[in-house]
Amino acid sequence: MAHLKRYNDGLVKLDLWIRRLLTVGDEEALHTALCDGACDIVRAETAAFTTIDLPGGSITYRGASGSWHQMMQGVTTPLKRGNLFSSLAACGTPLRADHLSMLSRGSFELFQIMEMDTALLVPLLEEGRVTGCLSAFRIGYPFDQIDEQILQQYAHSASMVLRTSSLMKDLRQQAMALEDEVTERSRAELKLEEANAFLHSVVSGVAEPLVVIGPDRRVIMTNRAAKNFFQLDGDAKGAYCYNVVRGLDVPCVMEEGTPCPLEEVRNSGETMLSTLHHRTRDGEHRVVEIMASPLVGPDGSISGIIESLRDITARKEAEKTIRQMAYYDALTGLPNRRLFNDRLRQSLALARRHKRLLAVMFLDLDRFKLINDTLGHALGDQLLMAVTKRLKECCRRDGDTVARQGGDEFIINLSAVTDVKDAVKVAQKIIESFKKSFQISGHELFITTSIGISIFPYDGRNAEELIKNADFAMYRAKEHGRNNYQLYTPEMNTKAVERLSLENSLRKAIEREEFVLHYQPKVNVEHGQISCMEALVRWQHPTLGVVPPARFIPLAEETGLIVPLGEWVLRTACRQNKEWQDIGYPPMQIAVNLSPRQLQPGKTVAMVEAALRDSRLDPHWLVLEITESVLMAGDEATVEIFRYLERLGVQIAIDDFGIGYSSLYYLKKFPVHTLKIDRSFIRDIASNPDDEAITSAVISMAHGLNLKVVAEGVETVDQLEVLRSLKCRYMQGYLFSRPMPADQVVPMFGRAAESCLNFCRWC
Ligand SMILES: Nc1nc2c(ncn2[C@@H]2O[C@H](COP(=O)(O)O[C@H]3[C@@H](O)[C@H](n4cnc5c(=O)[nH]c(N)nc54)O[C@@H]3COP(=O)(O)O)[C@@H](O)[C@H]2O)c(=O)[nH]1
Repeated sequence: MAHLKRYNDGLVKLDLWIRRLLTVGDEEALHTALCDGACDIVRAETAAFTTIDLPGGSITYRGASGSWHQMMQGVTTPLKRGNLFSSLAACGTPLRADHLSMLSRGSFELFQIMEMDTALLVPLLEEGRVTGCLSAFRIGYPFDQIDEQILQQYAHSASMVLRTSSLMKDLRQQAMALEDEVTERSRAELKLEEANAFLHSVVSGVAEPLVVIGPDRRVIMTNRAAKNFFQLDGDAKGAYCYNVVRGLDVPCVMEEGTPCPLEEVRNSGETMLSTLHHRTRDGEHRVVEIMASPLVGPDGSISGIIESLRDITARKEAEKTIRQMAYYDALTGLPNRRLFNDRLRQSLALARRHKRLLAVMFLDLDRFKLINDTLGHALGDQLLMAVTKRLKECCRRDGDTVARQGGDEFIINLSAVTDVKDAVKVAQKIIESFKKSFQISGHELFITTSIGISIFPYDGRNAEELIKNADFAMYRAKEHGRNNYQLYTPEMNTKAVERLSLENSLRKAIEREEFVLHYQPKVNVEHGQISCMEALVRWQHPTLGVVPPARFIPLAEETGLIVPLGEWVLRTACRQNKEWQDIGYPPMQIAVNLSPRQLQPGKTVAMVEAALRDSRLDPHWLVLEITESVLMAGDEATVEIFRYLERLGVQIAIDDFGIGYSSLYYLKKFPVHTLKIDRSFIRDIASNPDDEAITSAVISMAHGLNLKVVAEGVETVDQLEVLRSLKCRYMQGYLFSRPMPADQVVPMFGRAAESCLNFCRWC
């Protein structure tokens, strides 16, 4: 969807730029505008336009964006074998170069001095021959397939504009030559004819509908595309523009909200853009974008306008769909969480201004999972739709919003309550309405709901607090035997309810895709390279925001939910590492934390094998991090799991080493490859000789056992210097990088890693 949007946005910009190019008269200005357009369309730092003279074996720089233009314009160089231009001329298709700094000198001509990282070159063709090249450049991130397609289309359309412009130049030159031979009068007539003929040829050659309108609002000329678009019988010459373009009987100015392009352009002298709704003769509704540009007469005055039209009905539909998907729940059509939060914030602003109450209700269907699991998801979906209908019937007032929070949870905003009793009445009405059975595909289903209510301003000052407290109240309703409502009270905010609420959300979080992985590098400080990325899970809770792992991992372990969660982490991390390798980033290991609860004979090995198989990641690139407690509790079956994994090629690291009093015996028994020294020893290492001595001993011992050592939690240069003096080669910590989402890791490798990672300053 993001690609589609980017592609559409690119096309919209492309269209605007082509229209703009059509209005540029001067050739040099046209070349610069062409490059500015390329920069804008594919979000490039700079762009350049060169012509290629294949028979003559040379290239000439015609234009570039920004300050490069002055330096390059007019420079001609021979077309050397093996440089990018000769490759482009030979293949006639776009070229992408992602590491310009790695190209040999001379292979990229003048562009080398621009010090750009990546380039996209597209050919300009004339009758199938490469006659020029449009190049765009970026710093940092490479061009992709979408950029390539859009820039190629732009180059294709622009080459027609360039040809038209050169034709016009020829015409002007011919007119000048004739000037000496004809009389003053015939010369003027000739010019006028030529101008008209030229206007005609330009107008009729353009693929988009064009209408030329005179100062009296009458149509002077239409092209073929316009005739087709407006289903005109003739060329509409002499007809009123508002009649042809808008289907109005009166001038646009007389219709509210529809400015007259002719008036606007005449007043401002500038090009104007407007959108109008057009009904075709067949009664079809189309959305049309109009660009009105001034038609300048021989005396410099504006004698009319050229309207260029574009049917944007499909784009508007696509935008509507995107909006629908972003703000509405696909199954029930109800507002989703995002839209609900927006509306709630607006209602709160009004409630504050008018000193009114407002109620938030949190509903959870009781034992819905049972119906879903026994009768199937399709039936469960139908039930959710029927529930939606009933909820809407109970909340009909203006300003009420019923939204789907996700799964079997709904949330309601009653924005106009004068008394707490009003909210209670609505809750009772909902509970009452659920007493009637739901008829779904021949089944008679009974379902109840538990409702929590919070009231503004008593139970929260903002949307987040009100939703959270309504959620707590809903859990109290569940505790009270379900099928009832509860008003929030501050006592509900107890640890027990909070824990119950968190546990319930945790159960739903995986299927709702609320988890994401962040990645933190482990650095080899000898070379300044990343040797491994540790995957660390983050939970984006819909109402609590980001919940730190320290708060939910212990709960996940207690409830056993760590097993499916840990499997998701493992699969996602393996897939991500393979993706990075496939893109071509320097290969590195991926480390995944394994909880003791995940160690189950038979199951653990099968889970790791499946994650590796499905991601196609070589086992050597996977490290499993376990804590010392696993070592110490490890029975023979656990040891066997790790021996098997080692045989596969997977490596094992001991996390938080040093705090669990594990003995050397366990290190010998387990197939361990890496020790990660706990950050509690690193924190004061630069000032506490005991910590330094312990760390030194662990490093020497690990090296003696042929194990890698990683120091965790390195935050300062002083810590780094001490660790380096102790011959610790691998480090991890905020000094180098905090854990970050995958899309922030990519640019780190997109550029030369050495130049953009902070740690290199100290390596
Ligand atoms: N079983 C699983 N456990 C997991 C998973 N994801 C995380 N965790 C464990 O949760 C604990 C807390 O993790 P987190 O909040 O992500 O903290 C990590 C780093 O952000 C933090 N860190 C890293 N560098 C520094 C630093 O310089 N200073 C500082 N104060 N903190 C730093 O350390 C955490 C990483 O620790 P470790 O795993 O020991 O390397 C934590 O115990 C995680 O293991 C999961 O998917 N499964």
